[in-house]
Amino acid sequence: MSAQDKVSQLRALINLLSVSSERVIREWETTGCNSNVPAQSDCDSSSHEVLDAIRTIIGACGACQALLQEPQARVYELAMQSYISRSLHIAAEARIADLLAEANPAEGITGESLGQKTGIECRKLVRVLRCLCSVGVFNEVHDNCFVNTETSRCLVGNDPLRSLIKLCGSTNFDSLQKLPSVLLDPEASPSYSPRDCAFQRAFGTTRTMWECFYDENVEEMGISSTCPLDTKNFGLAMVGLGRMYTAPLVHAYPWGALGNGIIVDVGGGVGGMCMDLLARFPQLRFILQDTRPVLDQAESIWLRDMPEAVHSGRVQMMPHNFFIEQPIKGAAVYFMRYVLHDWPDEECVKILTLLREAMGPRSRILAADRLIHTNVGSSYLQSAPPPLPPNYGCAHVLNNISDLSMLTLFNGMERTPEHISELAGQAGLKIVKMWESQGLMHIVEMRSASC
Ligand SMILES: C[S@@+](CC[C@H](N)C(=O)[O-])C[C@H]1O[C@@H](n2cnc3c(N)ncnc32)[C@H](O)[C@@H]1O
Repeated sequence: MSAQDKVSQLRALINLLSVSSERVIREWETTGCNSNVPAQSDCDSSSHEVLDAIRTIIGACGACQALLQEPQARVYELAMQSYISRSLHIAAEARIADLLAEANPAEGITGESLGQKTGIECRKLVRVLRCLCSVGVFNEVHDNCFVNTETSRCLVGNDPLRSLIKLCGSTNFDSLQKLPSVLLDPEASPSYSPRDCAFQRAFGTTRTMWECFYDENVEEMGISSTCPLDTKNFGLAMVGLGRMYTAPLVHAYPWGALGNGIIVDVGGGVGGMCMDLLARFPQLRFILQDTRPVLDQAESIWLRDMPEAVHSGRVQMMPHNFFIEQPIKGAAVYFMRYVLHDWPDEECVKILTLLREAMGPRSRILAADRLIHTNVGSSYLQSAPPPLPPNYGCAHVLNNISDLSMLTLFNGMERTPEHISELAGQAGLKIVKMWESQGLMHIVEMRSASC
């Protein structure tokens, strides 16, 4: 890039930063809101503008860094990012955020005290915490004295999020170690079998991650298994993952217009999404489908948190394998969140075809997943203002990371809108609309192509 091009690029980015920051500042001054996460009630068009300004700022900061940082140093820093995720994993295991919650914000807690409480040698722990301070997770207020920041405070008392970080640092990380050897192996590389990915190499199994997961539940009933997964942590981690994006999804679609229609939550896990929808739209009815062990867990959660929904029949649990005929015909909605991304194309077409066969003329499928927005852009998705690439640059990176996580664990993938549209066509469906949410997930609405 010529010096003149660099100058114009930097000026354009700074201008974007300035304009977008003013939009956020105006919002903060008006609402006094000090959080960047939309509350359930403020997901209106004004907060959409604010969230758009926020992703513009994040993208522009990333673009400034790429423009300004010496390229070799940048590449090296990127190659060493795993030290940051390992540090976060250590902090989550040691419950550092919970310990710092008790600190006087002006004084903090000393490394010695944290070392005593966690059993980690204090000077080593301080080095881990300083690494996290450099990315804004914690703050060192005096020499060797640490406090929480806005970022780490979200971990305080939040076991589902802690479990998610532990899952990223265990099953995901161990599997990821094997990804280079799988991709560079001429025999394994072309495979799209969910039994033939980095996960199996890491754990020496031929079973899919889901089969390992269920077998572990079976083990709890006294049957032996060699499952490498910490099932309890996994269940809680899924709750944490679900919570992060539920509010934007609840606001992304006109659920209220479904009246008292039936929503079948296919592969619905413990039903976190149904629970949030029911709290806001009490007239809706839900059938939660998943495997028996997951539904057992779901039932105890629902009986604890929303017993009346179970007793009144507003929510019913139905064990169902989504690779066989769908028993509920003609439901208003067949909903799937974080399901299609777990599977390669062939399996997705099978899941979608079985749903299409169960649909009535007014039924629709709503699939909520992260969508891959490339640097080239998509006619289905809003583009970022120039000079950012259409996908908002680094503001989109978590979706690409999630895509590689699906590749590692299942030979699954996050997909572009165009890719989903292609799969829908193969299953006899058509895309009606992509409902863009204010988070990183969106809802794809599909109907039978023959309607
Ligand atoms: C990533 S989780 C998503 C759970 C839930 N939809 C949510 O958003 O919280 C995928 C779910 O698919 C379920 N699942 C996997 N294979 C299945 C199958 N063959 N039939 C039904 N459910 C399955 C898993 O048990 C798990 O609960």
